[in-house]
Amino acid sequence: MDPGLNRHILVNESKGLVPGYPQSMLDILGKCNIAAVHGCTHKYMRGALLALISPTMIKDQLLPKIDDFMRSHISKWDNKIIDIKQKTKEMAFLSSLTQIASVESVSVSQEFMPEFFKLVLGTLSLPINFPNTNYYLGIQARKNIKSLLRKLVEERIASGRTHHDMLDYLLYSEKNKYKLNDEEMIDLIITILYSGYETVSTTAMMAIKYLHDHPKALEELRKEHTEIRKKRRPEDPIDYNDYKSMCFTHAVIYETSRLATIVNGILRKTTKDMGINGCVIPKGWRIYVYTRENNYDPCLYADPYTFNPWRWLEKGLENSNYSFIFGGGTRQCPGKEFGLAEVSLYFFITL
Ligand code: HEM
Repeated sequence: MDPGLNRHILVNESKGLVPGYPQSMLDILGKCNIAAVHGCTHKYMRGALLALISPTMIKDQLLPKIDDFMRSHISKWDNKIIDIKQKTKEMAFLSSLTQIASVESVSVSQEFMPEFFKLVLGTLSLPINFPNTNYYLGIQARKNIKSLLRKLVEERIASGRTHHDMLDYLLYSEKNKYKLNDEEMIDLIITILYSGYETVSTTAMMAIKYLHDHPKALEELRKEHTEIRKKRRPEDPIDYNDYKSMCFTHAVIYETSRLATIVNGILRKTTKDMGINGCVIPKGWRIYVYTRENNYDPCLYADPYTFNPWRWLEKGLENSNYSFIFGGGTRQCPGKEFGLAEVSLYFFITL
């Protein structure tokens, strides 16, 4: 729980502290998924992912598409009583799927979504491969998702048409220096869908609760959005400078991630006997970096149990070495900017 020790563990992968996620997760997410690979392979797969969701891509390509998706998706919630948990889950999944395969996302989503939900459940199950266990269903779901993705890729290639989405970028772009084989590409797509699913949906859901409970914060957020709306017609897509000016919106997302502890902790595994703070951690042991505790540390966050987005407007907190909301070290979340953009636009359209 100690922030200094936690940081030490997160920044020392090269000294033998590698990801230690459960077997079920590795089996279901695939052997090329980022959490399963180390060293140069990790660097390469991370580079390939960042090439798709880097801040430059967000600025040049993704932002208008996320905006467009949120508008059309959230308009379906109008005048209805909705289950916010279920709806934010669908939103997070479909938002990523639309960025991956823009045109096909509508036709494949009905088949894809139930399989994806089974895959997610399977990753957090005991690895017992017996019919009807969550693990078994998760493995089956992975197989089904793989064939759906293969079919999608084949049809995309056969159609000869170009679309400005992640799939085209992976398949054809000359600008993309990362060339992936079929298996790597499928595992990367699954990684994008998986990593941005619980994180983005829970943040989007919990923020609604906190904003409901804190009208001053909601008012401030709306004020920020009204200023942006004044400069444009309702149908105009948001531009990058406006998006970057949403400081309070970003602060609400950070504060929600902290207070709701969207990610409880981070798992590492020792590859050799290691001395840490005077103790020997034997080779192969798991270390649970319990970042939840750090989120409520009064030395880092004054009055830690209060929802106070304004604290994030102070310089430096976001980049503090001891803020682990998006992890730390070489595995710090590569989807941070993408996730922030999705949740910010969800607020902009919904609130
Ligand atoms: C918005 C809320 C999000 C939060 C709070 C969050 C949090 C985190 C944390 C704590 C880690 C560190 C895990 C570790 O060190 O083992 C991580 C890693 C990761 N995140 Fe996120 N994440 C978010 C959104 C996203 C999104 C939208 C994506 C989409 C691609 C994503 C992709 C990843 C990937 C691929 C890794 C593994 C990186 C690696 O091993 O190099 N995340 N995230």
